[in-house]
Amino acid sequence: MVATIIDGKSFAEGLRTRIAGHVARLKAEHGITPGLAVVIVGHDPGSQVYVAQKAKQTVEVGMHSEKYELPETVSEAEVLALVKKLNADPAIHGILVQLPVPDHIDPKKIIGTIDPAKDVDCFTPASVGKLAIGLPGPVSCTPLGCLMLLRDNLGDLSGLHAVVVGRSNLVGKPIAQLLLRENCTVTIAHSRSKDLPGLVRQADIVIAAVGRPEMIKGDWIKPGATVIDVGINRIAAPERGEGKTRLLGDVEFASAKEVAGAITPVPGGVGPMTIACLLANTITTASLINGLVPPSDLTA
Ligand SMILES: NC(=O)C1=CN([C@@H]2O[C@H](COP(=O)(O)OP(=O)(O)OC[C@H]3O[C@@H](n4cnc5c(N)ncnc54)[C@H](OP(=O)(O)O)[C@@H]3O)[C@@H](O)[C@H]2O)C=CC1
Ligand SMILES: Nc1nc(=O)c2c([nH]1)NC[C@@H]1CN(c3ccc(C(=O)N[C@@H](CCC(=O)O)C(=O)O)cc3)C=[N+]21
Repeated sequence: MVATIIDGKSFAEGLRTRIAGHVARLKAEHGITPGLAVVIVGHDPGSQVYVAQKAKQTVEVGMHSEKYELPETVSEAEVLALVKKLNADPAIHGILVQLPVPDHIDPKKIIGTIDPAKDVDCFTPASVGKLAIGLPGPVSCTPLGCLMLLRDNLGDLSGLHAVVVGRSNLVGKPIAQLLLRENCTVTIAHSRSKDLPGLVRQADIVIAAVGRPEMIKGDWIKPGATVIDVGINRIAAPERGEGKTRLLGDVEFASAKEVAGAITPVPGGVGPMTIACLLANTITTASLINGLVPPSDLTA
């Protein structure tokens, strides 16, 4: 069996077209222009690329976009002061502080200061709690993107066995919550799990969110399973020229695609969905802040 390749890039384009329609409607019917502020501290080159993409796509869908680039040396107090200013700004409905932040800044303090009503990353304890008990609010961007791709590929997920490899607050835990809500049987595996290949072999749905290049091999995959590769690992690629790099997922794509029913590539899979879902969450928070019901096609 050769797997269907799940085209996250093209799905994300379609999602952004729908988002642009919702932005136009919010403007025309309610006089609301959804606004997203992205804060980046320091000069991590990877982060620079994502933040530039986020700002560009925010403008393309008709939203108001603000970008704050703070120097590596900025104090924690200055970052907190900026977050508080954005919390109070009525033109801003979403605040994202790009992680990681430099070592002298405590990410928990930053996250704890973001107004949960504007928490488009779904990082604050209030948002995580709402996600867990099914109240309306933003849903973590990468997990939401994975779920949209899964629904598009499989339809109803009820009763399927999902094995999530990774238990981070950013990806593993929230995707497990979402899949449970979809009536999957969910196994969460991590670095202490015994017999990881044996666990993954039971999965109808594999979510790989480990951060280890090509760790999950084709012979771990149950024939016909759907594989969502969240991993983004930048690897040196001297064959492309000096100093060049390429991206690898957490799944060994070449072997897995021979066994899986469907699989996301890296790049072009989950990554573009993450950014589109950030925009979707900004529509959700802008709607909720203004007492409107968020569009059902943009959330989980
Ligand atoms: N596509 C996208 O939009 C995004 C991609 N990413 C990518 O996803 C990947 C995961 O990110 P993130 O969740 O933040 O990473 P973390 O490093 O926070 O978490 C990794 C998880 O993998 C587990 N793990 C590590 N090694 C093993 C192993 N050998 N066997 C089993 N489990 C293991 C860890 O277990 P333990 O808890 O026991 O330590 C941990 O739970 C990264 O490649 C990251 O770049 C992240 C965010 C967005
Ligand atoms: N507060 C916060 N929220 C985040 O959501 C967040 C963050 N911090 N820090 C870093 C991670 C990582 N992340 C990605 C977003 C898009 C791609 C993406 O678009 N990837 C492209 C490739 C891009 C390239 O070529 O580098 C793809 O997979 O096709 C990847 C990774 C969001 N993160």
